[in-house]
Amino acid sequence: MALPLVDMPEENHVLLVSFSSQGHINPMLRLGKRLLSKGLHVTLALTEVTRDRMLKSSTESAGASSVSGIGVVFFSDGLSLDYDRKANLDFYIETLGKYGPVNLSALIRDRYHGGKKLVCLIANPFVPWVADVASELGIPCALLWIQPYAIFAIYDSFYNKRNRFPTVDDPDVRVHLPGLPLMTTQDLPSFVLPTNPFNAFMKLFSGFFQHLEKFQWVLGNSFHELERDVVDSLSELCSLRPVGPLVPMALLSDEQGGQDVGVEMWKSEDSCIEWLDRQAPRSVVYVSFGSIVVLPAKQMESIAVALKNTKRPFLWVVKPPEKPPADGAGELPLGFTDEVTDQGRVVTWCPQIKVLSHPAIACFVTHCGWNSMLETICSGIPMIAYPQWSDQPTNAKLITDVFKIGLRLNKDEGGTITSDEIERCIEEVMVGARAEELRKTADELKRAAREAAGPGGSSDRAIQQFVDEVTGGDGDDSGEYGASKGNCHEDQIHDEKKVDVEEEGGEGDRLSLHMVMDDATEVGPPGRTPSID
Ligand SMILES: O=c1ccn([C@@H]2O[C@H](COP(=O)(O)OP(=O)(O)O)[C@@H](O)[C@H]2O)c(=O)[nH]1
Ligand SMILES: O=C(O[C@@H]1O[C@H](CO)[C@@H](O)[C@H](O)[C@H]1O)c1ccc(O)c(O)c1
Repeated sequence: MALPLVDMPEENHVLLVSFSSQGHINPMLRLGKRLLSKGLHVTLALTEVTRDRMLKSSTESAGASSVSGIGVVFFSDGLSLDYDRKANLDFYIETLGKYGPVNLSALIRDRYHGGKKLVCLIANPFVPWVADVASELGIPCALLWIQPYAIFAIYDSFYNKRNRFPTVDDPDVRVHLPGLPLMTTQDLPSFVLPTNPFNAFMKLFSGFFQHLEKFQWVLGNSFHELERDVVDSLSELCSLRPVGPLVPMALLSDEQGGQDVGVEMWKSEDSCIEWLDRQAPRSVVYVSFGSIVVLPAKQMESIAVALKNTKRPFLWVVKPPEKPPADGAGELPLGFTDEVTDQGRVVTWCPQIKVLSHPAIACFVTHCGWNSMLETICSGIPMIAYPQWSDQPTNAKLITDVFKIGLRLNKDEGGTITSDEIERCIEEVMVGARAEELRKTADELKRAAREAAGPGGSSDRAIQQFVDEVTGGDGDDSGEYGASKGNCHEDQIHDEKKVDVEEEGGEGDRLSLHMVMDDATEVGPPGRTPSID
């Protein structure tokens, strides 16, 4: 099936460029939607391998070339479509960094009159070279940071050697950064630890954090009220614009019916909602480790035992690994589902937004992926943190010590999270004074998130300010979150004309691409080969 071409670009057009994974594309699309509502034209550029997967997934709408006014265009990452990217992660990232800029640049020259029709490029962190393309074409460039600003602060410090971090010789160094609690090794992102096996990310981030000046703005999927101290502490570094939470509109108001704008990569088992409908209010323990993590068999066993012992209803997402490993990782203990048919549900993928906003949900045992965390914050649900890699350990620290909306599972002396510990935390989050306190704080944060994203809220104003700056509008450019350090020159701003605004939540908002990202990274027990899409 051939994809129709996107209409010729209009004036005041921004081009979003995203790495092709769900957790990166979705916040980008949601930012796109908000920019559309402020009058910009928006297009999303993805690599061709993504289009290939979309077409292979062959859903009716897989050939869609736009969603809610956001056009989708594709460029080559330099590798053949059938190349096994996940088996050769370093080479893939290197090749994407080499050919992506050339091909993206050609696409822009071709479609946007040499770039003159674009007022800004917006990249996310796995494609930082977009800033070089922008600079070559004389277009301002913004970054959409898709994790908490706390992680941004830690990476900035680590890659610019502003603080001491754990090393092989000194693995227990503790890190104290402005606006953040004291962090031990278990609280730091795995990419800054000496045990990190992912060289590609090290290289990518070190180049990026040493040349932050290439980005005129750092938009963030966070909100000022959520990360006030760290955002303020970074204000001298660059022009921060917290514009989040970039979650589906359904989570930002009580009104039903608003459709999501996002990609769906796996088919969800929607029958779990009918099952939730039959459960008592605030009774169900929701458990999910997101799209990438694959837990070792021993951890699967501990969770299974704990859930059974609590005797509470539960919904557990167990996403099957793409290539089932020989060691039983990611698999449920034999006979488990039969034993718990009256107590809980196990699904391979669920409609998480609907689940989190369901009145039956009491708490969420989570891997602490940032998208899941923001969705949970917007739902006012307390969390039990079970972090695995990347930003997740720090996100867990934020849950317990900064946001104060949940507990973290502690390892025993042997480094294991036991079923007793899981059971203990579930009880503590469900009943008693602590549970009350966590629920109250979670509810306050939910309200703060909605206010920030709502009309006139801090994130709404930040988006408006950004739009005014890229279009040369009359907004206040003093920089609400500290000095505006943007090096965007007047002569780089091309157009000022505004366009019609599209309503939120209209028909066809969901980019139902079912992009079966069969080569998403899977993180499992130490030693497993990482992979990437
Ligand atoms: O059964 C599931 C589990 C997860 N998600 C969605 O998958 C995303 C996971 O992103 P996150 O950043 O939390 O973790 P990742 O999967 O990238 O590690 C979130 O938007 C969830 O709503 C979902 O729709 N159904
Ligand atoms: O999407 C990937 O990672 C997830 O991204 C989230 C947002 O940045 C983050 O909060 C979560 O913890 C991550 O699991 C991803 C990472 C690496 C990779 O090779 C991918 O294909 C996707």
